[in-house]
Amino acid sequence: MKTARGFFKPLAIGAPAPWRELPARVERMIHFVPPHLDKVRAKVGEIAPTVDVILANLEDAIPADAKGAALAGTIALSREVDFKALGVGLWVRINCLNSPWHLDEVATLVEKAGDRIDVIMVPKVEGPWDIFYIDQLLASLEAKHGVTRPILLHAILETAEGVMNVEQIAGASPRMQGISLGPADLAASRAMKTTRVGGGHPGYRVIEDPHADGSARASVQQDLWHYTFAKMVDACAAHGIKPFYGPFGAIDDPVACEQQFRNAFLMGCAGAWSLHPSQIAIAKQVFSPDPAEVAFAKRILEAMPDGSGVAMIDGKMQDDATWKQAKVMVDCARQIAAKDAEYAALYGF
Ligand SMILES: CC(C)(COP(=O)(O)OP(=O)(O)OC[C@H]1O[C@@H](n2cnc3c(N)ncnc32)[C@H](O)[C@@H]1OP(=O)(O)O)[C@@H](O)C(=O)NCCC(=O)NCCSC(=O)C[C@](C)(O)C(=O)O
Ligand SMILES: [Mg+2]
Repeated sequence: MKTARGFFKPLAIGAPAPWRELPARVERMIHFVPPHLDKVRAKVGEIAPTVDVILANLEDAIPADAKGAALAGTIALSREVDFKALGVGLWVRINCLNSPWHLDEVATLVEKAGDRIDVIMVPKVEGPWDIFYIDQLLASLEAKHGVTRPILLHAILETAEGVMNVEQIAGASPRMQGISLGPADLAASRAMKTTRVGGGHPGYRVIEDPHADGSARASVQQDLWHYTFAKMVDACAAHGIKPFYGPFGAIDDPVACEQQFRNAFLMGCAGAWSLHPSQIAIAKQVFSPDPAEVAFAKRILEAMPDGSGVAMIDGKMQDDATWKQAKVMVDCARQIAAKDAEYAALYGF
């Protein structure tokens, strides 16, 4: 691995200096848009003010014969909407690094939209070597085209090997902004027997012992993704980048979508993907801390101004550790309030 000083060295002469701290951005939902569909792309101007990030998707869900149109649509989109003025992130998901498309995509995106694209999402990342490659490629292209700040990288965690290497992926470059759990490819990669895109499965349960009277035995559905979330969140938190939940494919089940997003939120994730307009509000509500929780967290901070000691609040013990938990909650709420007037009012900032 690189030396401490070498980690932040620009990888190409003339490339912008790498980020030392990630830009502080609210990213509760990453809204996926198929940029080759003019009809959908034409709506982005009205959708953008309602989301934190718009992602132009070039990979899965874009037909092989529409990859060129999706790339052209992405460049057009980057010019049609002033995402910076709206305070909305513009991300692009490129095709995977062994695909015939990614090289032209990265070269075109940096040349034609380098200063307008905030994050490039890389699918099927298997290990740090994938990040080293794209990091070097981007630095050379940014130097060539005079891009003024580094484009960040976001990895999708969607293969068994990627999960095995997630800690090294998270720490592979100062460009790393975050990692998303990709449940569909990951299920296929692990040979899990489910065709669902995220969420639980009625067959994944634990069951009571047999009853002497032969009565029915209670069983409870378990979370298929808990281990993966925990591994991803630890890797991201340790390296100061952000963990996300990816897609929830049951568009027709907003209740299960909310539950999957809430599991991710409670486990430490910063946001999730919205595949459909109906999922935007779900992600916004779930990944904005509950105003009652924020109010309680404020009471903890007030009870221990210097963050040390012990206090009882409504019968619950508070100490240095819960002060830190409360600070996480209040800092997140403050960041959201700065961007979202509705939540600024709800949080009382
Ligand atoms: C699912 C689909 C086909 C249903 O699209 P639809 O048109 O059939 O749905 P609808 O309910 O009829 O649409 C209602 C209205 O919303 C519009 N609309 C619909 N979707 C969007 C959107 N995203 N953004 C903006 N507008 C949208 C749509 O055009 C329509 O407009 P209209 O009323 O004027 O006719 C559509 O929502 C879509 O294409 N969503 C994106 C799917 C996608 O990007 N999938 C890939 C990410 S998941 C993945 O890759 C896995 C992963 C990580 O790799 C791994 O786990 O392995
Ligand atoms: Mg995938």
